[in-house]
Amino acid sequence: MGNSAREFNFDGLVGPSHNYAGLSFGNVASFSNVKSASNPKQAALQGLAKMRALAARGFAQALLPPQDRPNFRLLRSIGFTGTDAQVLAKAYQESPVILACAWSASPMWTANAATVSPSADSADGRTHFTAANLNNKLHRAFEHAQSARSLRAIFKDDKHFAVHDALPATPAFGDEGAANHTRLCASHGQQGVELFVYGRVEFDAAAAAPKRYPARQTLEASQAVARLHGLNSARTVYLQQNPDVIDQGVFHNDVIAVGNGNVLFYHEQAFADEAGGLVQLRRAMECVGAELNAIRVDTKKVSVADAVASYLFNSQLLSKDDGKMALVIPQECQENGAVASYLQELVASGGPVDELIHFDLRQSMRNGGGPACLRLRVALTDAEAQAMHQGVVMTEALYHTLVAWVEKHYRDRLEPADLADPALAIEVHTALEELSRILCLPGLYDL
Ligand SMILES: NCCC[C@H](NC(=O)CCC(=O)O)C(=O)O
Repeated sequence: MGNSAREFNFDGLVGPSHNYAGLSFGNVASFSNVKSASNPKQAALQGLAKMRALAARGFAQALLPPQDRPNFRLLRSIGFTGTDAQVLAKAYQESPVILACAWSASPMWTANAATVSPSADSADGRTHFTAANLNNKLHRAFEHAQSARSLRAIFKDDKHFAVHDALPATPAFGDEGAANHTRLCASHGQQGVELFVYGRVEFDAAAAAPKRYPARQTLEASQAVARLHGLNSARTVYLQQNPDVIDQGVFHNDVIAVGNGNVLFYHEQAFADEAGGLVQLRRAMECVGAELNAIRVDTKKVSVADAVASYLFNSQLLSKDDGKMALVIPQECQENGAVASYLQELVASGGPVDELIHFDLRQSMRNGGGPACLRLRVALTDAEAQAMHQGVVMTEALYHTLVAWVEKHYRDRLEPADLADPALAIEVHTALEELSRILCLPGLYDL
C-alpha cells in the first residue's frame, strides 16, 4: 500500500434549521438547553471559521453538506396530512417534539455519519464507508439515507471507494459511526489498527450495560462494520465502553477518548477494562510495526463531570508536519479550571501534543457536539484524494462563498414555534438548491 496519505477532516456544514429540541436523552447538553433559542447563522459561521482556520494551517479540510429539512416524508408517514403548511401546523399542535425531530440539523455532527476504513486496512484496497443507522434516536435515525447519498456523490469512483448502506435499523445493530471508532497507526498511509468501542452487547444477557442512559452502539454493529470493510482480525480491536461513564453523560466514546497516529488520549474511566484493553491494543499495534503511546488522564486531575462539561476529549488530535500533534479544543476547555491546568501540563510535558488550538463552537456545544463531533476523518492517498469530488474541499474562496451563502439564507434566531412556519421550509429548500450548485453536486438532494 502507498505510504503517502493524508487525513482529511470532513466537517459538517451546519444546516439552516439548527435548533435546541432536547432530543438526545443521555446527552446532558442537549437535555439542558431544550427549547432555548438557537442561532443557526452563528452556528454555521462558527463551524466555517474552524474549517477555514485548519485549512489555512495546511490541514486537509473538506465538508459534508447539510441535509434537507424538515423531513415531510416522516411527518406524512405518521399521519399528518394536507399541504406542507398544514402538515407543519398539525404536527406542531399534536406533537411538537416529533416536529422538532423532522427539523433537526443533527447531520452537522459528521462523526456520526459513517465509519470509515482507509484503503490500507481493507482487504480489497478500497476506502470503505458504512453509513451509521443512528437508530437510537428518532431525529437521527433517518440521516443515513442522505449520508450515504452524499458520500456516494463525493466518493463516486468505485475503483477507489465503497460506500455501504446503513446496517439494519434495529436495536441489535445500533451504530453511531466514527464517534465510536478510532484508528491507530504509525502513519496514515500504512496499515493501522481499527479500534471499535461499543456500549452494550445485544446477544449476551450477562454483559454489563448502563442503567440510566442508553448505550447507543452494540458490539454486533461494530463487528458487522468490520466485516463489511474487510478488516483483518489481528488488526481490529473491540473494547467495551465503561457503562458507568455512559450513565454520566458520555453518550459516545469520542466524549472520553480520541486517537491519532500512535497516540491514544483517553480518560482513566473510559473503558470497562482499561488494562486488558491496552494489552489488546499493544498486541495489535505490533502487527503494524507501531508502538502505542497511551496518554491517560487521571480522574483526580480531570473528573468525568469536567470531561463532559468541557469536552476535553471531544478534541481533534492532528498530526503536524514537524511530527508533533495539535489538540483542537472547544473554548469551554479554557473556561474549566481543572481542564485548563491539565492542558498546560500536557503541552509542557514534552510529549507528542505541543499545541492547543481553540475555537468558539458554542452553538454546537449546546447540543453536545464539540470539535470532534463536527468532523469525519477520511485518510486518503494522493490518488484517492484526486479521485474524490473536489467541490467540497475547503479553500479560502469556498469559505468566502459559503459565508455569503449563510448570510443570505440563514436566520439568526429559531425558537420552537418557528418550526411551524412554512416559510422556513421554503427558505431551507432554496438554500440547499443553491448549495448544490456551489458545491458542483447537482444530484446531491432528492428535492
Ligand atoms: N456527536 C455529537 C452528537 C450530538 C447529538 N445531539 C443532538 O442530536 C441534539 C439535538 C437536539 O437536542 O436538538 C447527539 O446526541 O447525537
